[in-house]
Amino acid sequence: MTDTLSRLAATITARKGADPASSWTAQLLARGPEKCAEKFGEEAVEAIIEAVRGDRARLTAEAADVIYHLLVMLAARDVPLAEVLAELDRREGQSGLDEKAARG
Ligand SMILES: N=c1c2ncn([C@@H]3O[C@H](COP(=O)(O)OP(=O)(O)OP(=O)(O)O)[C@@H](O)[C@H]3O)c2ncn1[C@@H]1O[C@H](COP(=O)(O)O)[C@@H](O)[C@H]1O
Repeated sequence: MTDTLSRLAATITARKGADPASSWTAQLLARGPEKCAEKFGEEAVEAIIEAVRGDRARLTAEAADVIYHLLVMLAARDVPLAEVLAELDRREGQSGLDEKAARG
């Protein structure tokens, strides 16, 4: 699973500076981090709609779009996937309830 994400993140990073005519990712990155963020937001809303509707197949497809566009948004701001995964690793084993309580 992490392999799939890592491969996709590597492909997206490699698209930075690639010819936009040849790649959707390169086109999106060329439009800047704000556009990448906007696109991520649109895809997230589409996933929310399918989750509310309860259409399993469409939610699965929209979730894939969300993950792809999240990785593009991260690449646009030079945040490596490895750093996000490290943050998740750091949180592993820490209950969300305990973390919330510690925040006061
Ligand atoms: N996972 C994806 C992926 N998911 C979604 N998309 C594209 O994201 C785009 C967004 O879809 P929309 O329908 O929202 O786009 P749109 O309506 O045409 O766009 P707007 O006019 O609304 O801005 C579509 O063109 C999809 O094909 C993806 N494009 C690429 N990938 C991965 O990225 C790799 C590199 O792709 P390229 O950069 O195109 O070579 C591919 O091999 C895939 O692994």
